[in-house]
Amino acid sequence: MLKSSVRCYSTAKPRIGVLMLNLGGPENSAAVHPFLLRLFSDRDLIPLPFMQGGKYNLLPRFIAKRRTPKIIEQYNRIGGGSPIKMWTEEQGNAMVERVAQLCPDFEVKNYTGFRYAEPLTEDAMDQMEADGIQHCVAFTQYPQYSCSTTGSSFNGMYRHIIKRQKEGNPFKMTFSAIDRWATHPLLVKSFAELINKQLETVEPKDRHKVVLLFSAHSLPMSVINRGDPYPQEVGATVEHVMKALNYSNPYRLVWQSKVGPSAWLGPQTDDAIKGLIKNGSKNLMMIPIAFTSDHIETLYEMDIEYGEEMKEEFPDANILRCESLNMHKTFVDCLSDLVADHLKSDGKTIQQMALRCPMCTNPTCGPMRGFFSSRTFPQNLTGCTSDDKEPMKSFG
Ligand SMILES: C=CC1=C(C)c2cc3[nH]c(cc4nc(cc5[nH]c(cc1n2)c(C)c5CCC(=O)O)C(CCC(=O)O)=C4C)c(C)c3C=C
Ligand code: FES
Ligand SMILES: [Fe+2]
Repeated sequence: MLKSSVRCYSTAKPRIGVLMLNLGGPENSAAVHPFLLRLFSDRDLIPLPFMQGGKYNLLPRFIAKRRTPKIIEQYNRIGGGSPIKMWTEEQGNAMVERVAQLCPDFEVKNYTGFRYAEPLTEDAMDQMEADGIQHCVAFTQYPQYSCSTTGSSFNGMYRHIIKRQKEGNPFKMTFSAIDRWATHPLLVKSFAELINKQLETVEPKDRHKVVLLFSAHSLPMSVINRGDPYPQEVGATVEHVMKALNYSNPYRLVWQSKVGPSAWLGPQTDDAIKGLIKNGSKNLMMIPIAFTSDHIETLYEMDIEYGEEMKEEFPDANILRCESLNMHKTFVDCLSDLVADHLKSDGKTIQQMALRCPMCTNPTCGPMRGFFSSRTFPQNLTGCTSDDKEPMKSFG
C-alpha cells in the first residue's frame, strides 16, 4: 500500500506528464499503409536485411504495400479500424483522475504516444514540452518487457531527445520510466476477476474442465535467442494469475500473431486449440495476457479466426474468450497505483533497465538503457525530504 506521508514544501505543484506508450493501430483504412510502413521500417522490431539504407531501403515499402489490402480487410471485419487509441485515452483519463487523489502534491496529465500510428510518441513529447510539463514519465502499456516493443519505444524516445539536442532545442523536461509490471498485484487480480467472470458463464459441472489458454503475441526465434526477457515475463504473469485462481483449472501458455515465414515462438494459439479439441478438451478459454485493451489481435484473431471460424470446424467445442482489460475497474487502479508508486518513490527506475540482452548487437539499445535507468526526479520538482521517499517496487 502507498503511504500518504509525502511532504512537499514547494508551493506550485510539479507538472508531470504520463506518456502512455504503445504500438498503436490504424483508425481507418487510409491509416493502414502508413501504420504498416512505420512498423516494417522499425529496425528495433524487425531487423530486415539491407536495413542500413534508411529511406532508400525498398524492402519495408514492398512488404507494407503487399500486406495492406489483407490488413484493411481484417480491420473492416472489426468495424473499420483499431480501437487502441480510444481505450488508451480512456484508460489514461481515468488513471490521472485517480492519481490526483493518491498524489495531491502533483499536477498530472496523461498523453498517448504510439510507435507506428498517430499520436506518434515524438509528437506527444513535443506537445508535453509545449504544455509546460516539467517531468515526463514514460509509462509502457506493455506489461511484459520486450526489446521489440517497450525497448523500441524507449529507443525512439531517446533518439528524439538526442535529435532535439543536436538541433539546439533540447528538452527542458526531465524523464523517467515505468518499464515493466508483469506481476503487479492489481494486474494479476484484474485477470483473475475477468477469468472468473467468464467461467461463471459455464455450467457449474463443467467449469473446472475449462482449459485456460493464456495467449500472448509471439516473437521471432531470433529475438528469443538474443535473450529477450518477454517470454519469461509473460510466464510470470501466467503463474501469478494461476496462483490467484488457486490453480482452479488446467492451463497452457500459447503464442499468437506470427508474421512471415521465419521461425517464431510456439505453440501457436490456433494449433493448440485444434490439438486440445482433438485430444478431448471441449471447453476452452482464450485469455489475452499481453495486451491491455482490445484491437485486431483480440477482436479479429481471437474472436473471429480462433473463435467463430474454429467453431465451424468443431461445432461441439465451447471456445470462450476472456474480456480484455480495457476499462475494468481493478485495471484502472493498477495503472494508477503504478504511477502513484513511481511518483512517490521519486521516479527511480529499477536495475533491470540497465541490463542489455546477452546477445544484443543493437548499438542504440545501450545509451537508451543507461539514460532511463539513471534517471531520478530532480529535487526541485518534488521539494520532498529524502527520508519521505519509498523504494520503488519491482514488478518485472
Ligand atoms: C506484446 C505485444 C506485442 C509484441 C511482442 C509484438 C511483436 C511483434 N509484432 C510484429 C508485427 C506486427 N504486429 C502487428 C500488430 C500488432 N502487434 C501488437 C502487439 C505486439 N507485437 C498489437 C497490439 C497489434 C495490433 C495493433 C492494433 O490493431 O491496434 C502487425 C500489424 C498487423 C499485421 O500486419 O498482421 C504486425 C505486422 C513483429 C514482427 C513483432 C516482433 C518482432
Ligand atoms: S535487443 Fe535487448 S537490449 Fe538490445
Ligand atoms: Fe505485433
